[in-house]
Amino acid sequence: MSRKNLNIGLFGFGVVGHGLYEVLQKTPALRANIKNICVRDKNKERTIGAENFTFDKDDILNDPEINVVVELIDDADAAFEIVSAALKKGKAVVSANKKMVAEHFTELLQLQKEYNVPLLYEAAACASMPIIRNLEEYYDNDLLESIEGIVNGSTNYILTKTFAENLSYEQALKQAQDLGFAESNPILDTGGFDAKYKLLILLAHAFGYIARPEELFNIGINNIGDLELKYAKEKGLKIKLVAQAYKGTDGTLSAFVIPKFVTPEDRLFNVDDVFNGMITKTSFADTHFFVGRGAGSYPTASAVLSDISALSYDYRYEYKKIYREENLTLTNDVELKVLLRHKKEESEALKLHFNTIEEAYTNHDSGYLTGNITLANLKALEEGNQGERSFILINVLTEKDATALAV
Ligand SMILES: NC(=O)c1ccc[n+]([C@@H]2O[C@H](COP(=O)([O-])OP(=O)(O)OC[C@H]3O[C@@H](n4cnc5c(N)ncnc54)[C@H](O)[C@@H]3O)[C@@H](O)[C@H]2O)c1
Ligand SMILES: N[C@@H](CCO)C(=O)O
Repeated sequence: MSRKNLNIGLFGFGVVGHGLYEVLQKTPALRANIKNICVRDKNKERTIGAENFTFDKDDILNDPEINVVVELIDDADAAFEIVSAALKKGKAVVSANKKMVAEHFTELLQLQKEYNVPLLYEAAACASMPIIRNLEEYYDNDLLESIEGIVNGSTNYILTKTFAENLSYEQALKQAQDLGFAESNPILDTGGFDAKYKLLILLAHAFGYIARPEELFNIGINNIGDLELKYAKEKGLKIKLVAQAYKGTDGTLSAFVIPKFVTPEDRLFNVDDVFNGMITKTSFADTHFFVGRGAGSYPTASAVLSDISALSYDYRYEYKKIYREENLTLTNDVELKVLLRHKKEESEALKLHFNTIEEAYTNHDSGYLTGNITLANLKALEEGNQGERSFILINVLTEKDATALAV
């Protein structure tokens, strides 16, 4: 199969954009040339000459020789403007912007169809770990039952450093920022929003379900306190921010991002630092485990490079599962076993929201409960939480567990 020559217009020359520039210099076999780079900051010193740059997006969008736009900026609204304009002009697009893709999934799908051009975004979920194309292509026939994984590198880095190396939360976050892992607005990482955007993208490619961001529940790591960390250490557990989705046999889908206690037997236990890990469970193959660097300049650039290379062979997502129209519905009716840390005086009132209580502990000012609660009740309790409560998932009660309890 012959490969297309690609003339690239690049937007953004930050951590990933600069990484891509260097990675492309080292892969001459790929016939892809960066023709122009659009940047925002006029005063920034850059490692390559000013003749490579423009400050006007139209210099790229209106250049008929540029057939691929690579969008690597940190502003999701501006990114959507650029990406939609490029698609409308018939240019193929590669993006790493999960917020932009998640917020505009349906519109982007429509634009690809209407203008018959591809948009690829492997780097938008789990950076270097090739998960989207695997979900899209490999699991086309063997039916996926669940996906569960660590999809945010910064929070995994922070949890690893605070837990194992006793760094403060602020120190660990600063390191994640200095290493180029964190989003420009770090609450997107620490609040679990970035993980939620990635989960939304994964749901579309794994199950063909297009969610809106506000439909998916997310708790981040920013409210985790000493009590939960002590609980984990005493029991030989680790805390990981985990995104997960389960398909029920009744056509329902539950999907959420919540910090989780992970046991040493769990394959996610040793996925530390900036690494991401994902366990897929299918009807026939049982489980697979993916692991790879979840953020950083070269690892992310490698996923962008892979998309560019795929474009040279005219690859595009076919969104087969979306067009299969399975009519799944999102449910909050799933039961979760959790630990809830709370203020001492809240203990009795909070118990009423649980289906079962296993442990209840209080000290002079705080305490925790462990037990089973529905996702719907957990969501209600999380609304308006100013940090006085923190939920850590112990496990999800699957349909199998529910059947076992009923007999
Ligand atoms: N850093 C990572 O590890 C990583 C991994 C996966 C995905 N991503 C995604 O990749 C994208 C870029 O991330 P980054 O870490 O390189 O960010 P960054 O902040 O290092 O770089 C982004 C650059 O875009 C520029 N920019 C902003 N608006 C612009 C505009 N309208 N036109 C031109 N330039 C503009 C900024 O000035 C900045 O230099 C983001 O969407 C991010 O979520 C990052
Ligand atoms: N901020 C993101 C970058 C990779 O998507 C993370 O830490 O995972």
